[in-house]
Amino acid sequence: MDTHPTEKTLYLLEPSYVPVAATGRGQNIWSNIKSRLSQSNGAALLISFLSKSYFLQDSAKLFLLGSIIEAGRRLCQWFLIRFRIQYSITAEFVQGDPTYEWILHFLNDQEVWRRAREFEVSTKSSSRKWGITTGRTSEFVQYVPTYARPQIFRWNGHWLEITRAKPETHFGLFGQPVLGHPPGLSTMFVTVYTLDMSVMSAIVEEARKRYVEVSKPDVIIHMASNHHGGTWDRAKRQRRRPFNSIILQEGVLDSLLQDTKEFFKTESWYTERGIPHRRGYLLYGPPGSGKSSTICALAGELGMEMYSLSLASDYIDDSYFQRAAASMPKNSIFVIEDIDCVMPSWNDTGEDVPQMISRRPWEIPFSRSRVTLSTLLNVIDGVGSEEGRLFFTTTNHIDRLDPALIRPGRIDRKIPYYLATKEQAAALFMHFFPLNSISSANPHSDCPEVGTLNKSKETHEAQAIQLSKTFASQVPPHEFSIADLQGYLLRYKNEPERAAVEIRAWTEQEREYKRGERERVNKKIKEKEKKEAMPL
Ligand SMILES: Nc1ncnc2c1ncn2[C@@H]1O[C@H](COP(=O)(O)OP(=O)(O)OP(=O)(O)O)[C@@H](O)[C@H]1O
Repeated sequence: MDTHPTEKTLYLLEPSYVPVAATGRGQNIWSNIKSRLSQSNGAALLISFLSKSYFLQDSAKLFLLGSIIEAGRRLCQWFLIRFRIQYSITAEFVQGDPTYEWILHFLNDQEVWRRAREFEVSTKSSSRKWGITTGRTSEFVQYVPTYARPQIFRWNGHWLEITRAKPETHFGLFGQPVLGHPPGLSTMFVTVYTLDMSVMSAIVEEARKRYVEVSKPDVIIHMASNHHGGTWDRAKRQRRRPFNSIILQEGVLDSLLQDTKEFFKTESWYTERGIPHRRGYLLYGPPGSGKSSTICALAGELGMEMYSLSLASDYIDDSYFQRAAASMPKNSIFVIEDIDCVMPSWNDTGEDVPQMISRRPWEIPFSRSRVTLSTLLNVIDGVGSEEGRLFFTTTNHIDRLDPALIRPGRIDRKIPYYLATKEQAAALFMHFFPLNSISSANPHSDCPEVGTLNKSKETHEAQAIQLSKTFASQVPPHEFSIADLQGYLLRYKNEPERAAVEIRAWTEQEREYKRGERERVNKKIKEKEKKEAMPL
């Protein structure tokens, strides 16, 4: 039986819409191939179909061309990557590390972001000082580039490429972004086209120097993040506070400054004797007496940055605390607030201690830290931490501290803070109203002391001293904090005379208010005790 299709069958199977007008060499080739391969039925049919379908032929050519182009592109990419690996150095800067801040500031200085096209707009005060400020709103806002497109610029004769990776976003089951889930950390990649590693270190050093220079008028306070466990990715700047604006008992501030300076000068002394180069201070006393302000002023005076966390924060646990302590750079001040919240671990005591505890019913309950005493002691003893560490701890309740915590070697100096004395009240007044403000202020006609002063035309200095004495004489010692008095004086910013006279009425009013508060708390405690005493 003849299995070859006849000429007639072939034409019958050919689609009628295929044009058959093509002639010449191409057609001859196709005819040859067709005649050779038309040994089998299927192949013959296919060849016949292809030879007539110019649409398929063009598609095949396009496919071939596309494949060649794609292969070329991939090859170029491959070569580019190999070139980059061979002839460039890339450094990664991760948010939360101080170097990330330095490099951001440096890039901002270089105006690298000028050509960026995608920005996040943020108010100036709420984020770090970088980003582009333009136009009329520059006072208030800045434009922070958000995208990952590389930026190229030249620095000291080298080409640098910057890529900023977006923080990782978390997606739900159906690909929707999860609201409320903390975003990841931003990362910055800096690539330098050179084989010389010293160029990269020169960039980082330059970035650090510029950052330190620009930060001079401020104190930078890094705070532990409640999003990224154990990282310091939140920072705020505070204007440097004049050291003499802190009003303490005579000699306290000077000796503290002396002590800290001495500590940094004597690193080799510590090393030679095998003593860890670390110094710890405990500032204790009532709220608003100036503990945090002292540390801040000291940081400004020493030109150091602060890393501050409160052990009362519910997101700080043992591992968080250890990581945060370990990731702090050398020559910075570590501030651990509210150490009285730390208790021996549950296992150590074997007790079931609730989150809010109170030893006696009349004591205000305080929260228990998630950091255990043993971890705190380990961190203070320097486990996983840098040498050259100056740390400050603060508490309002020294009586609640474990003796192990404040033994010498862990806490080297304990500095008490008190409610305001008369001398402090007078000094605060003088600080609030310097001499020129007294001379330019309007005399208050209802004030006999002031009236006398103005009539007798005493010197401004004597006038100021007299007013401060009047003020201090009306402040009962050890009853109000400096923060309380500061709050009062703020009401009379331009009226020193009134401030000096009306303090008496204010103290009465405050006493009355505090008495009322105490009574309210006592009543609540009694009600609670009564309820507890009632049979169920
Ligand atoms: N001794 C002081 N000298 C100057 N200012 C002070 C002093 N004490 C308090 N202040 C002022 O009172 C405010 C609160 O002070 P600060 O935060 O330092 O108190 P604190 O003792 O750390 O309080 P807390 O124990 O509640 O943290 C600050 O604005 C500060 O300017």
